[in-house]
Amino acid sequence: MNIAQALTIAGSDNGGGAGIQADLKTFQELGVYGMTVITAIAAQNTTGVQGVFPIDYDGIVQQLDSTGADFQPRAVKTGMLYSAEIIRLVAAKCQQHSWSNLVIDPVMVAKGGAPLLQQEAVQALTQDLLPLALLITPNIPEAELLIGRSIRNLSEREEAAKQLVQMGSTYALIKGGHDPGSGMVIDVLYDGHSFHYLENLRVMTRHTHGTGCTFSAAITAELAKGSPILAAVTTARAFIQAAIEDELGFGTGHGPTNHFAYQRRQRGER
Ligand SMILES: Nc1ncnc2c1ncn2[C@@H]1O[C@H](COP(=O)(O)OP(=O)(O)OP(=O)(O)O)[C@@H](O)[C@H]1O
Ligand SMILES: Cc1ncc(CO)c(N)n1
Repeated sequence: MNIAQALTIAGSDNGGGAGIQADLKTFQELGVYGMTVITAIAAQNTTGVQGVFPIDYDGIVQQLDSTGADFQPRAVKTGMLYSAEIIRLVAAKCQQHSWSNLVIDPVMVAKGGAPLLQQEAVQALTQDLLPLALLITPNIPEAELLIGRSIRNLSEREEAAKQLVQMGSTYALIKGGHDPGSGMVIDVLYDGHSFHYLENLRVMTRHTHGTGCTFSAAITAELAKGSPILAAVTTARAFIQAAIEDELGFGTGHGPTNHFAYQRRQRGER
């Protein structure tokens, strides 16, 4: 059996909707063998983040090296990296272990506003990690911090995606989840030459915890299976749309998305 391997370098969400838990569930649903390097443990639920506990630096070094010494991930994603020190370490280890197909989800702030990345780490993200990326997938506020200016409309989103490619990522995708209003939600992908628009109906729901993690994990899984970028992003967009639409309804706040939904639809189940 030829099963592709993928690695996620991210934080833990005990609630299971975001972070490494979301990544592993998504990898599994898309038929990819998932591995993890855990950078921090966040205590959280649908009402917010109650605590963040970074893993010892040496513990992260050893997880990266144990993985790199014996496994061959065909795609790697990063989520919550927390500090500049961890970002620089991850950049060095991606190079040392020759990991390609790197997808960066530049996780900065949780839905309720809790910081998941220290402020001074943004510079390390742009200088050390971004140039190694195949793809970076910021939401609008993350893209604003990365490029250092505000994004008010679609053309400014296009400009931001272009700038992120100039800053070193091969492709950039700016997600539209944070765009205010109803109607369509538009994600913009820039491939270095042209723009691709992923347009979907905005689901009116509060259950959007971990949408960014799940979406970037689905892209990573498809890349690990050998899909080209546009095909990977298109499948991942269908995966997250299904996961948001078929809501689980857990918790009193921002609940997790439904990682089962995409495959259930593929099998004709509802
Ligand atoms: N209400 C919604 N309806 C449909 N699609 C959505 C909705 N909210 C987000 N999405 C999609 O989910 C994906 C993640 O986008 P979003 O902008 O929410 O990421 P994020 O803020 O990084 O998520 P998080 O920080 O919660 O993990 C994108 O493809 C976006 O278009
Ligand atoms: C561990 C973790 N990573 C990412 C996010 C962003 O959704 C979160 N809430 N928790």
